[in-house]
Order: sequence, then C-alpha cells, then structure tokens
Amino acid sequence: MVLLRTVSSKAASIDSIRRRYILLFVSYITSLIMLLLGFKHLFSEDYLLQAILFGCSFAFLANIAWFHASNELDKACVIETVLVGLFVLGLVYHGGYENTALYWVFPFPAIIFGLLGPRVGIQINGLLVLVLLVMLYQPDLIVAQYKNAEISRFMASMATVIAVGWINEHFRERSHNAMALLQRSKETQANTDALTHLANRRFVDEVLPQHFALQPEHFFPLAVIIADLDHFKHINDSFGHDQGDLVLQQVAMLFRQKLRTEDIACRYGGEEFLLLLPKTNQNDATRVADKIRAGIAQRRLLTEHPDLVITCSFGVALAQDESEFLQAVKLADQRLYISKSSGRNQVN
Ligand SMILES: Nc1nc2c(ncn2[C@@H]2O[C@H](COP(=O)(O)OP(=O)(O)OP(=O)(O)O)[C@@H](O)[C@H]2O)c(=O)[nH]1
Repeated sequence: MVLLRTVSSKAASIDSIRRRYILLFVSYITSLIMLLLGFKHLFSEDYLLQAILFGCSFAFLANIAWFHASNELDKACVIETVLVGLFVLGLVYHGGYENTALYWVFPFPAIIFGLLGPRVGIQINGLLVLVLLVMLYQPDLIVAQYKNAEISRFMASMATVIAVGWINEHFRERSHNAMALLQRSKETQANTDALTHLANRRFVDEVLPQHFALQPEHFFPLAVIIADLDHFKHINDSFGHDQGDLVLQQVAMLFRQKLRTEDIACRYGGEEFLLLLPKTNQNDATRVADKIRAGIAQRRLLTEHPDLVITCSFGVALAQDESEFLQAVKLADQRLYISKSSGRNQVN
C-alpha cells in the first residue's frame, strides 16, 4: 500500500522556493550590477574587466532564461555556482576597479551554501579558499597586486564567514529535515487507521482525489470492491470487542497478502473495507474479490475459537475515470447489499 501522504510535501516545496529565490535574486541582481559596471568601464580600455563584467552578466542571464524554460532547479543551481565562482576568481585575478575585487568575494560562501546546501557548499567553499590562497600568495600568477596585510585579513574574514555560514546552514537543514519528517509522519498517521494500519476514510476522501488528478493513467480503469464482514456484531457480542478488533486486524493482513502493491486497501467504516485495484477490469476484480472471500472463510481468524467460521460479503464495480469514482463506490455498495441479502459470503 503506497500513496498515504498528500501529493506534495509542504516542507520540501518551501525549501525549493527558498533556493529558487536565491537563484533568481543572485542572477538578476548580479547581472544587473555587472552590466552597469560594464557600461561604466566601456570606454576605459580595460578589456579584461569589460570581458569579465559583460561575460558573466550575459552568462547569468542565459542561465536564468534556461531555468525559466526548463524548471531544472538543481542543474541551474550548479551552473550558477560555477558562474559565481568564475566571476569571483576572474575579478580577483584582475583586481577589479581600484583593486577592490576582494570585497566581491564575501557574498560567495552564503550564495553557495544557499544554492547547494551545507555538504556540497563546504566542499566548494573549501576549494575556493584553496584556489584563492594559491592566487593571492603567488602574485606572479595574477595581474592584480594586493598588499600582504590585506590578503591575511581577507583570508581570516573569509574563513570566519565560511565557518559561520556552514554552522548556520547545517543546523537550518537539520531542523528542516526534522520538520519534514514530522510532517510526513503526521500525514501518514492522519491517513492511516490506527487499528488495522490500512488507509482510512480521510485518505479516500481527501488524498486519493489528488493522486487521481495528478496521475489518472496510473489508476483508471479502477476496480472498486467493498467488503463487509458478516454478522460482525455477533462476533463482538459473543467473544468481546477485543476479539472483534483482532478479526479486523487479521482481515486487514489478509488483504495485504492477497493484493498487489499498487492496490489500495482502506478501512472505510467499522467492519467495512474499500479495496481499489488500479488498471483492473470487472472480471479480474470479481475473481480477486472471490479469492479474498474464500481466504477469509477458510482461515481461522480467532485462534482461541478454532471452530468459528467468519465470512465476508463483497460488491464490485468499475470506474473508467475519476468522474465515475463516487458512482462506482455507490454501485459497489448496492452490489454488496445484494450479496448480504442473498445469503452473505458471496461476491456480486
Ligand atoms: N471490535 C470492533 N467492532 C467494531 C468496530 N467498529 C465497528 N464495530 C462493530 O461492528 C458491528 C457492525 O454491526 P452491523 O452493522 O449490525 O453489521 P453485522 O453484524 O456485521 O451484520 P451484517 O453486516 O448485516 O452481516 C457493530 O457491532 C459495531 O459495534 C471496531 O473497531 N472494533
């Protein structure tokens, strides 16, 4: 039995909105600033700086255009990281306007943690620090000239920003995961019957329509079977409510054994169950119902009362699409009534 949770997890979708905001903000703001600075230096004859500013600006805009077209958030975040890294390293290599390039490195750790999370983020930031160390302490490799005092203070500040950024992101992610887990378990709990651990009526009424709407091709034609234990009141009255509960649990276990993983078994009412068989026709569903019926009648569900035969009646109907679902439930219920009134322990 699958699908017990609602279609989209709220915690996961909020987190992807967070990453989306960072991606859009960084792309639009950075490309705008770079474009403006590029125009400012358009006639400066500093061609390297112009190439860095215009090149990165257009690359950011291209990435965001591709993201809008494809909606591939993970890939766009990776491309964004590469672009931000290239921009930062290019600027440090050049020195930027009046040797101010190092200031532009400081947003990098926060952006990378935001886009890629703490685990990958710390690796990329570590790599950046290594490359920066080589570039800054091997002045022959770069065009810019930075003072030693400036470099040491910059590296110390960077290490602090990365460490604090990682702590922040690591614990934010942990608390997010804990909340997502809690939400999932609460959703599963809300849609599960506590006694039989089958799906409950709330699942059928509220969650199932979401799955139908999202992936109708996985369900229809959908066979609807209603199963109702016979003379269950008598079992309760004769052997006690706890023995009645035990019967319900045993029957639920039997459903799980006899049904396929894609089938859905729900406890629909007290001793009434709804079995949903995706992509199944009326004949096959009737055969399955009869197999279950025979299984219940043969099995001795109460070990303390080995002579007790418990039976169950069934009604079967078919829904060709979502609009026919409630109608099919109603029809299966009417056929169940026929099974009951014609002697019980049968399928109609
Ligand atoms: N033990 C137990 N009994 C339950 C539970 N939910 C409902 N019931 C009982 O199920 C019985 C249903 O009785 P009826 O609706 O008269 O149906 P029935 O005795 O099975 O008769 P038919 O359906 O006509 O064969 C009632 O006695 C309810 O109290 C439950 O969770 N545990």
